[in-house]
Formats: sequence, structure tokens, C-alpha cells
Amino acid sequence: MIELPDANFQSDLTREELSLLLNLGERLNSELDPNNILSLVAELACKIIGAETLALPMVDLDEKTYTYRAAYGKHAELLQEKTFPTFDGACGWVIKHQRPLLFGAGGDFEMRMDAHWLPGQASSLLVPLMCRGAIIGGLSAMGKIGNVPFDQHDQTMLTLIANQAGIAIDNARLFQKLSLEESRLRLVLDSAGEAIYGVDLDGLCIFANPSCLRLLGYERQEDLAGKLMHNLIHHTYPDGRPFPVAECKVRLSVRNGEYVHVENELHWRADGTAFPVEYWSRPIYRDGKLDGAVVTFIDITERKLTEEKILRLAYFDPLTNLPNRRLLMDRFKQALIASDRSKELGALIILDLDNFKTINDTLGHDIGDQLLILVAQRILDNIRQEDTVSRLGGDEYVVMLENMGTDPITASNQAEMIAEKIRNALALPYMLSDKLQAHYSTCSFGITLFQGHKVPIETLFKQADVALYQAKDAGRNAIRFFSPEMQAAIDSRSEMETTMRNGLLHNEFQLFYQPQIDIDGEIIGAEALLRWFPRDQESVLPIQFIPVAEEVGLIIPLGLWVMETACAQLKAWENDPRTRHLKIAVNVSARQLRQLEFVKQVQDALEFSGANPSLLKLELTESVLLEDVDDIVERMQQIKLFGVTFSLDDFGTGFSSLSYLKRLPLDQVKIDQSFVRDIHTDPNDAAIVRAIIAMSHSLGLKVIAEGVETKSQLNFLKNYGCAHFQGYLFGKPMPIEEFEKLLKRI
Ligand SMILES: Nc1nc2c(ncn2[C@@H]2O[C@@H]3COP(=O)(O)O[C@H]4[C@@H](O)[C@H](n5cnc6c(=O)[nH]c(N)nc65)O[C@@H]4COP(=O)(O)O[C@H]3[C@H]2O)c(=O)[nH]1
Repeated sequence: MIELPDANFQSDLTREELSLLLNLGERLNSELDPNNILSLVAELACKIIGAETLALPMVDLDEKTYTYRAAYGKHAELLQEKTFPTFDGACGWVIKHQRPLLFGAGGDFEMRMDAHWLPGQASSLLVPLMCRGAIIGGLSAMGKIGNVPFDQHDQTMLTLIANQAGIAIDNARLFQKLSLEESRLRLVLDSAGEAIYGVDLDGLCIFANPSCLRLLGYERQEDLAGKLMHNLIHHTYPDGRPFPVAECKVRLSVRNGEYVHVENELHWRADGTAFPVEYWSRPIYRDGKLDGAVVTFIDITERKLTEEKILRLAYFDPLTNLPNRRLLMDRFKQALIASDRSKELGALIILDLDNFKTINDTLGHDIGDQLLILVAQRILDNIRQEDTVSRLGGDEYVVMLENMGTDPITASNQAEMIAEKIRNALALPYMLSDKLQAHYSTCSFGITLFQGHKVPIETLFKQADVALYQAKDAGRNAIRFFSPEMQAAIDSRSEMETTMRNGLLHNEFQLFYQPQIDIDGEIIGAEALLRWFPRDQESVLPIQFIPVAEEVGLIIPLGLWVMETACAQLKAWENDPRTRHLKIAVNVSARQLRQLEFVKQVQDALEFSGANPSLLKLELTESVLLEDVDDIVERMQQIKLFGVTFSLDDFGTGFSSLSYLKRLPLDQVKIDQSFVRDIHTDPNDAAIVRAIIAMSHSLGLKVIAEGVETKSQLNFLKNYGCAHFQGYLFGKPMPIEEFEKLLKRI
């Protein structure tokens, strides 16, 4: 409604003026477009005050100019959209002084001659147009109809109109600003990747953005608006239990006015499927009162999948999908806690495929992998769901059985029965590829029982490992339980380790030399064999301490010492014509050869001693073939470049196969003493010896037989073409002094 100044003034108004003013008020109230308001004001003001022309000069944004944004009446077209500087003309004056300006026909206003002074214009009336106390333009009436000057009544009327116009413009601008803000907000909501919805105090949906509709599988806002959101997205827990509204975190946020962040919850879609979400619910306050909440949520399916993938990689073996060592350890700790409480026994079974390395090397890694997968599956098929199977790496698997009762005998029987069941399953044929025939594999098992925390985890694993080695020693494909005797062996091993370390520091080791003979009975060299004479103790046999040294890594410093001592011996023999041609064979264990720096160690030993490399022979056992053969071959080739030769020890007892023999850059093969021993009594051994000799010759390798104790063994070997020998028949391993005496005797 238009505001009228006072009663006196009102009585001065004509009926028509009053109705025009009221009409103006009504029309302005319903208009929200500022341009329309200006046009309306120009028209109605023109009519109300009876002006010939009425225009609205509006200050431009730079405030340096003004433009007639609206005009009505006789000269409207001349003025419409014309721009003038604010220092110019009567309008400029009104804008500058923010006061009305009224001058009559004979008036001497100096700006009458200005460019926008209308031709024949008699009287003019200008009033400022203010909005929120700031000048935004003016209302300029030019020439009163009837050729009379504008008077004070007109000025008041026009001021009154200008006030109303100012308010209407302000409203329209506010409305425009609000609309802009709303449309921006809508744009943000519509383009947000996050799903956003709002709920009122009752949890009813008040809006939902397109992402929210899309993620929840609805098409239209109306599908959600006014509905109880909890019933749509939360109705049940993943396991099917109802999800009471009292437990709904969004409701909590609405009821208590709390900010809520939920990291992992399921939301249900319209089609009845569910997906994991993370959401944030923020309470909305209106005039200080809680009014509802705005909830933002994101679909975290991808994140969950990635997390699961990471978890799988961290806790599962990627090849077989079985728990890996880390997860096994976790479960084992839990099992020990549970067993501590219940006093029930459990069993730890370590099993290992026999000869897996050969399968991998001969059939390829893909086939080897295939076998490992099938083995995992067969083990799983033969245990209870609550038991754990894990692959520790390579071909080693662990089965952990729980809740086996409190009687050790019953638990042992049960564990053995399960191991037997697994062994039978693993012995069945494997179809590893379309191109291969059925493959057969055997397995060795080591078992130990556990009950609570009586024995630490590491010891339990050691126990099962020891039992596994016993099973392997027993010819593989066997099941062995850990026993107190085995524990005694473990204890004495660790004791030996300590004394051996001290022994190395206190020079308790010595090299013995066993002669190697040619077909004419001449000593052509010696095998250097390690002896240990611990202080205050009886001497220890290599067969006892070498495996321990290998296990604990002491073989590396020990082996280095052997190599350096043998090289020094070769150098010492160089000056004597009777010894300078002698070769020394040095045993090298797999662990030594596996070290990256082994080649350098050999080179250093030779250089430091100055020994002739061609007199140094390195004896490898077949166990080196358990490792990556390509690596070993490369290392051997580097060493051969120095002039050093290689002999393969204990040939025929282990993994020897023709393919290995062809790949390794060997110079000599040593027939194992076990074949030589029974050469006369066991026709098989005799046949093997003959075959080894023939095969080695066809590959261009020399052959030496060890363990020759009798003349008849010697003759047999000579008859089949063996030209080098070693054994008690020629001399036992002896200290260097004795060996040198023997040389002088011969
Ligand atoms: N019954 C019988 N035995 C005979 C006869 N001739 C030689 N022997 C024994 O057979 C073994 C031959 O050594 P090996 O096969 O390399 O087997 C060696 C070798 O594998 C290992 N070993 C010895 N010294 C070293 C060493 O310096 N480094 C490494 N890595 N291993 C060594 O210990 C094993 C056992 O060594 P030793 O007890 O010295 O036992 C020696 C030797 O004394 C015989 O006619 N009859």
C-alpha cells in the first residue's frame, strides 16, 4: 500500500490522484522486475502529476553517468536509453545534491540549455530516487500539461511516488538477489556428486538432489518428498533384522540438534538392493529453532572394494587365496588364548610337497602354481570349516586344528587321522594341463600339539618343523609327530650353535686332507674336510655340526675360512715340485653359494693367497639345485672365468637329473660312497655306478668315486672307466702334516 504523508495533504488530492496513487501502490507491489517497475513508475507518475513527459534518469554502475532507463509521454522516445555525465544537466544536479528541483516556465535555471533540455519545455520538476538511503536516480517531470508550471503539490506528489518507487525497486532487487542465490544453490545441489537430502523434525524428506535420487534409484523428487527417509533407506540391517527408527543416526541428529558422521552403513535402494555409504547429518536451525537436518552421503562401494583388496593382499596368499603367514599368526594367537581358557588341545601341522622344486624346474612355474592351487583346494576339502589352512610360501602349508579335547592321546590320533586324510587326498592324480599326463605328488607332515600358552608360538613352529624334517629324513611321504627326543635335539642344536660361534673365535676348527688318487695310484690332490676340536670336549663330526652351521648361517664365515685356508695351502705347495700340481677340493654349501658376494669371496681368497685358481676345485652338493638354478649357473660361470673347476658331490643321491647335469658348468661328478659301498652286493648300485660313469663321459665330465675302501671296489670302478678315486683305501682325512708325510712316502 502507498503511504500518504498527512491528512492535509490527502485532502488536497483529487479523487483521481488518489485512485492513481492507490493504483500505483498496488501495481508496484505486484511487480518484481526492476525494469518493469521503472516503466510503470514513469507512466503512472506522468499521469498522476499531469506531466507532458516523465523520465527516470538512473545512476549507472560506474556512478559517472546516468541513463534514462524509462520514460513516458510526449518526448519519451527522445530520452529513452540516453546517457549523460552525472555532472551534467538538472538531473546531474539532483543526483549530486539529492534534493528536488522545481523551476517554472520563466525560470532562469542555467542548465536549461543543456543537451537534454527538451525543446519548448516550459516547467520542470525533478526529485531524487533513493533506495536504502542511497541515491540511485531521479524522477524527472518535464512540462506540465496545460502549459502551467509545476507547483509544490506536484513536487510532494512526485516525491511520494519516488519513495514508493524506491521501496519497490529495493524489494525487486532483494527478490532478484534471493532468486539468484536460490538458483545458485539449486545449481550446487543439482551438480553435487554427493547425494544430499533434507528432513524435517519428523524425519520426512523435504528435498533430495539428483545424485540422491540416482543413488537411491528413484526417478522424481516426489518419490521421496514427504516420505519418512528412515523407512526408505534404513528399514533393515544387512542381516535382515529390522532397523528401529530409534537407532537411526539421522533421527538422532534431528532430535538432538547434533552433527553426526557415520562412516559405514548400508542404504537400501528402491529396487531392494543395498550399498555401503558414508554420511554426514547436520541439523538445520531456523530463527534459532531446530528445524530438521541436511544429510549428505556418498556411495563407498569402490572404497570398500579397494579396502577389501588391500586387506586380501595383506592377509591372504594371492595364488591360493589361503590366509598368509600374518593372518595365520593372528589366528594362532587367538587359538592359543581360546585354548588357554578351554584347556582344549590343538594341533599345528606343517606340510611340504616332496620334490616340488623339481616340478617347478622341469614343468615350469605355471604348472607349479597350478599344483599349489590344487593342493590348497584338496587340503581345504579335508578339514573342518573352523580349522585354518595357510600357505607360508613356496610349497609349505600349515594346518591349524582347534578344539581337539583335553586328552593328548585322543588329540594326537585325531591330528594324525586328519593328516592321513590330507595325505591321501594329495596323493591322488593331478591334471595340471591338457598336454600333460596325470601328475602324482607326495607330501611330508610334521605335527605338534599345543595347549594354551604353555609353549611359545615360535617354539611350536620349530617343533612342527623339526617333525617335518624327520618325516623327510624318513624318506618323505611320511607323517611325524614332534617328540621330547626331538626337543632334546633342538636344545642341543642351540647349545652347539653357541659353542660353534666361540669355536670359530678360538681357532678350534682345522682342515683335514683326504687324498684323491688317479688310475696309476698317484695322489693328484686332496679333499679338504673340516674338523672341529672344541676346547675341553671331544671332537665333533662334520655330519653333526655342518647342518647346524648351515641352519644358523655360521657356514658362511666357516666356509670362508675353509676356502682361505685351502688357498693358502695351495700357495704353500707351489714351491715344491712334488706338491705344486696338487689340487684341493673344497666343499661349498648351498647357503654359501646363494650369497651374492660369493663370487667376490672366491676371487678375494685367490688373490689374497696368490694361489693358482686352476688348482682349486669347488664341490657342490645336489642341494644347490633346490634354489634358482639359473642364478647358480650364472655364479658358477663367473667363478669358472677365474680358472676354478667344479665337482658335483654325492651324485645320484638327491635331485640329480640329466637336465641339471647338462645345465650346470661342471668339470667332474663324484659318485656317492653309498653306491660304491654296495657295488658288489647290490646289483642296482652296480648298475647305477655304471650308468653314472657312462653318462658323465658322454657329457664330457670327469668321474671320481668316493668311499673306496677295498681293492675289489677299486677294480670294479676301474673296469667301468672311472679314473679317479678317494677313500679309506688310500687314506682317511688327515692333518696337513700327516698328508705331507704321506706324499713323501709315495
Ligand atoms: N665310510 C667311509 N667314509 C669315507 C671314506 N672316504 C671318505 N669318507 C668320508 O666321506 C665324507 C666325504 O665328504 P663329503 O661327501 O664332502 O661330505 C662332507 C661334507 O658334505 C661336509 N663337510 C666337511 N667339510 C666341509 C666343509 O669344509 N664345508 C662344507 N660345506 N661341508 C663340509 O661334511 C660331510 C662329512 O664329512 P666327513 O665326516 O669328513 O666325511 C667325509 C669323509 O671322511 C671311506 O672310504 N669310507
